[in-house]
This record gives sequence, structure tokens and C-alpha cells, in this order.
Amino acid sequence: ATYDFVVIGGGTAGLTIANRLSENAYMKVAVLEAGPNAEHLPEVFIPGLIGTGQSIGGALDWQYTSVPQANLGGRQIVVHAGKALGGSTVLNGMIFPRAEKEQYDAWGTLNNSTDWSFDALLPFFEKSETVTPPDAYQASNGAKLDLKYRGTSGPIKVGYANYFFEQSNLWRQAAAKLGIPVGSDLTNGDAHAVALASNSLDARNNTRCSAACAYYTPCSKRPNFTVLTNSTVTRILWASTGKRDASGDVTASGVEYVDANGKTQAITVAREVIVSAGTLGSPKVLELSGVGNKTILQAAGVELVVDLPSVGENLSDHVHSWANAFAVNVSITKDVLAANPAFAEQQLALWHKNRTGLYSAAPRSLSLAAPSDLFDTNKLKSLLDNARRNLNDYASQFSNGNTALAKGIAAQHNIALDLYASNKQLPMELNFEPGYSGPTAAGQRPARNYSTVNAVFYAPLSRGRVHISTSNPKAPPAIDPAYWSHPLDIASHVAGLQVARNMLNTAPLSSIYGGEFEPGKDKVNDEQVEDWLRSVAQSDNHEVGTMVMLPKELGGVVDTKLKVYGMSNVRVVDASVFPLPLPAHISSSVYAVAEKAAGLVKKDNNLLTRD
Ligand SMILES: Cc1cc2nc3c(=O)[nH]c(=O)nc-3n(C[C@H](O)[C@H](O)[C@H](O)COP(=O)(O)OP(=O)(O)OC[C@H]3O[C@@H](n4cnc5c(N)ncnc54)[C@H](O)[C@@H]3O)c2cc1C
Repeated sequence: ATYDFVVIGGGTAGLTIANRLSENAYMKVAVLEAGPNAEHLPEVFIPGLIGTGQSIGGALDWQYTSVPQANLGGRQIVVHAGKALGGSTVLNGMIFPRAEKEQYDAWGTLNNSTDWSFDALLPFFEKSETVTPPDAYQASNGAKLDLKYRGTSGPIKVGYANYFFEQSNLWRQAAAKLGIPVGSDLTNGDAHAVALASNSLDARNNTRCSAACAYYTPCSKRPNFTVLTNSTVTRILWASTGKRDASGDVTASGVEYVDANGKTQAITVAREVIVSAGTLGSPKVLELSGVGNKTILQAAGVELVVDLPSVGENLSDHVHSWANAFAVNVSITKDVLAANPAFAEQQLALWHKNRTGLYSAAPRSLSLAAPSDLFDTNKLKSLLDNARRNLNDYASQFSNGNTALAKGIAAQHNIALDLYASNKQLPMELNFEPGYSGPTAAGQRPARNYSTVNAVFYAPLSRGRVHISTSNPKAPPAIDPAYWSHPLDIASHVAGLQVARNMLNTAPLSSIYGGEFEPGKDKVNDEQVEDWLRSVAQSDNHEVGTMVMLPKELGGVVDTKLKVYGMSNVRVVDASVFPLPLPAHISSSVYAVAEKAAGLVKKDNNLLTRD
């Protein structure tokens, strides 16, 4: 079969762009997705069942595993990512904020382009969503939309949960008391705030709205929109086996994949191939197709088509940790669901009956901490001076002998450090969870009620990589996020965790404080906290940057139209193109990038939209 556009990966970005391209009834669009359509599973559509059944840790999760992490006690870290139509939005936390304006503006600065900035992306954020304003109960629990910045007619349904824990209100007040400004819904580009984020859920029936729910299900009958599930792409096929055209570019002619029956198939592409297999999946597809660092491809036994040494480099990820305490004077926490199966059953029945109760909820208030919340002026100055003094050394260490990328990483670090200095970097998210969250399994901790502040490090300067090590498409890639390879990263994380534990005992949340459980009384000073963090921290599953949008001389893989350098008709559209790690939950930004990319592809192909 021949299609005008073939999209590799039916995830967050892939379904978004495929949907928009298929709006033109004359364009045949195919999506190849490795996982199944899982929209009918309760653990997918019921918000509170996240993480159960086939969801996180189950069959719908790639469960990528890192190589041993030198700065995490040699542990191998699991990085979760969705393997289903809808990609990671099928199993994510549905938290739907945006980052600080200056972060998106930096994308344009790094690319000498006015096409990429907060203002340039705003129409696409808006185009992607339909928000449902909070009702009186939701509003009285902190839900507040900044409607000036929100969309009201896009495919993703966004709303609020139907159940709120009282503790969350106490915590928001505690965070404000510690100096974090009170915000609305964290979408207006000023993200230094404590606020209740809206969720990617359909408020009309309180169900998850994944990329499949938003961009596939309503349009699945379009005759020109073909989605093949359980179909894993093995490589891109090249016209004349990779021969270059007059401009020196190679042209993709099709895509090879293994179908649901395990049979190798090929489809032909008339116009463009769009790679949307995610930050860890997209480099693998390109490398298996002969595009990447020639030494790495040679070692893996793959014939070189285009030598593009930054493919798979520049990987970064957010790092997750916790401070938790026993909760007293509260009757309901999430712990009760696990401890009392009859209560859990009753709550699930409530969800089925009228969409309320604990299972209607994935509500999460967030607070984003700026450097001024974490460090005193002298400490921050000395950390930034040190980072600036050694900037080129770190850039060259993280770029693995790739001199262009070393310049690109140095440019990223310069901007990131300026943002730290102007208090526009938001290195830590501190969010409240009314129940136990942490590294100790049930049964090995006291069976009590807990409060947790999740402390997530958001602004990595560290960069690692993901590469294939064999030409066998079944083998997982070798993933090295190189967590905390830069001293500012671990310093920010330690400072953030200290604030997190302080929050738990700050009024009015202190009224339910029954003593700290973790990190624990024996971890008082920063060194002790740092040691503990190294032994427990996990991925926050926000990996980005491995097919980075940067000028070629700064080690970029794609240009500002998301076209891969050296290719006439291949683009990458997913979180892997982000030019800087984004200090936020990133799905709303992935959607906005994909919406923008759809416009770029349509323009380059002279496509008018005909529904
Ligand atoms: C557990 C978890 C919780 C999260 N929580 C939140 C949250 O609350 N809020 C938020 O904003 N973000 C959250 N995120 C992050 C966010 O969901 C992702 O960053 C985002 O969805 C990634 O979009 P993407 O298009 O880059 O990749 P994905 O959505 O992951 O899509 C990639 C797709 O490509 C497919 N694929 C890969 N390789 C191949 C191949 N060879 N052939 C065919 N198909 C292939 C995959 O199966 C997948 O469907 C979370 C992520 C996880 C994993």
C-alpha cells in the first residue's frame, strides 16, 4: 500500500499530527503503533485506576531500563513509557500544566528563530484542548482556570477531578507560607506558583482523555486515516538505497514493520515519513535505518546511510523523590484504599454510579520552586559561578566527543544558568500526595496514613544518551540518562527535598503531621540527604532531547521545521526534539509542538484542509 504520510508511533505527538494531516480528505495517512488500542480498559479510562492492571508496570508499558547509573549507586532505573495507541498519555498522571514562558522563548533563542517561543506556541496549546470550567465544589477546592490562555474547541478534553482531599488545601496554604506565590492553573507562562493543575480528563463523564481519545477515536471512520496497531517499525526504507539527491539529501521511500502476526511488511510513502516513537524510541528507529553516529552504527552492524552524530545524544530526564510523614487527624488518605478492600470496592462502585469518590481523582496541586526558594544568595552565586567556570568542560564531557553538540550543550547551559540567575528557572516541583508515596514497599513500612510531598528535579544540566547496540530490532536500546552528572543538579535536588520535608510540618499542614517517615530522622544534613537520594531516586518519565531541534553547527538533529538534517522527507515530531528540558509535566507541550508541526507539514506540502 502507498500512503502520502506514514507516522511511526501512534503516541501523543504521532496521533496529533496524523489526525491533522488526515483532515485533508485527499491525503492518505497511516500510523504504525507498536502497542494495542487499550481505550476500553478500566485501568486506562478510570482516572483512579492509574498504575493498576496493564497500565504502569504492565503490558502497556515499555518499561525501558537504564544502564547502571554511576550517581545513583550503580542502580538501573526503569523509565516508563506508554506502549499503546495514545502512547504515554494512556498511562500518565494526566497533570496538564505548561512551563514558564522564558523556557519556550529559549527554544527560539537557541535556534535563532522567532517561530518558537511561548507566544508562537500559545495558539497551538489552545487549539489542542477544550477545557471545562470547574463547578462550585471543584472551585472551592482550588480549581481556577486562566481562560485567557486556554482552548475551548480542541480535541483534548481537560477538566478537574470530582474528589478532593482536605489535606491538599492545607498543603497549598503551607506552600504559600513558604513563599511560593499562589497561581491559577499553571498555563499562563508564569509557573513559579502553587496551584491546582487541570487534568487531561473529560469532565462530562470523568474519564481519561488520552491522545487516542482526543485525536483518534472521534475520527477513526475517516477513510484516509489508517491506524495499524501491534505493528512495530523496524526501519525506514530509502529510495535507491540511500542515494542522495542533487541537494545531497536522501529520500525515504517507505517503512518496514513487523505486523500483529509477526510478519515483516513494508508500506510505501509518497510524501513524508514522520517519526514519533518518543524520546527513547525515535533514535532507535533512525539508527536501525542507518542514520546516526557512524562508529555506533558500525559497532551495531548497521550500514551507514547518513552520518548524523547527535542522534540519540543530549538525553535528559527529570528525577523523582519523596518526603513523607505519618498523617494524623485525618480519616481518608489514599492509604485507606490499599488497607481496606471493602472501602476500595465501595469507592469504585461510587465511580460507576455517579463518577465521584476517590477513583474519580488524579487531582494534583503542584508547587514550582524557584532558585530563591531553594538557596540563599551566596550559595546560589557560588553554585552558578562554579557551573559557569566549568561550563565548557561539562559540555564537552556530556557530548561524547561530538564537538558541534558540545557547542549546543554549552549554549543550553548558558541559557539555563541565566534562567537560574534571574529566578526564572524552576528546578524543583514539589507536589502533594495524600497518602504514601516513596521507596518502601507496603508490608515493610508501618501500616498507617501518610502525607507525601513528591520532590521532582526539573532542570537537568546533565546529558546522557540512548543508542542501539545491535541491529536486532527486538533488542531494547542502551539508555544512559546520566542522572546528576552535573553538581548543580544534585545540589538543587537536595535543597528541594529539604524544602519538601519542611512543607510537611508547616502550618496549617502541620496540624496533620505525625512525624517524618522518610528520608527519616537520621538524615538531617545535606550530605545525609544526598546519600539517601542516591540510593532511592527514580525517573519521573519526562525524558527529552535525543533528536534535538538545534542548528546543525550546534549538534542539532532536526531544523526549526523539525526536518532531519540530510533528508528530504523525514521529520521527527515528539518530545525528543525539545531544545531544552522543560521544567513542567510535558504532555501539553508535546501536543502543542505536534499541532504546530502539522501546520508546518501542511504548508510545505501545499495542503488545504478539507474535512
Ligand atoms: C508513568 C508516566 C506518567 C506521566 N505523567 C505525566 C503527567 O501527569 N502529565 C504530563 O504532562 N506528562 C506526564 N508524563 C509524560 C508524558 O506523558 C510524555 O512525555 C508524553 O506523552 C510523550 O509524548 P511522545 O509523543 O513524545 O511519546 P509517546 O506518547 O510515548 O509516544 C510514542 C509512541 O511510539 C510508539 N513506538 C515506539 N517505538 C515504536 C516502533 N518502533 N514502532 C511503532 N511504534 C513505536 C510507542 O508505543 C508510543 O505509542 C508521564 C509519563 C509516564 C510514562
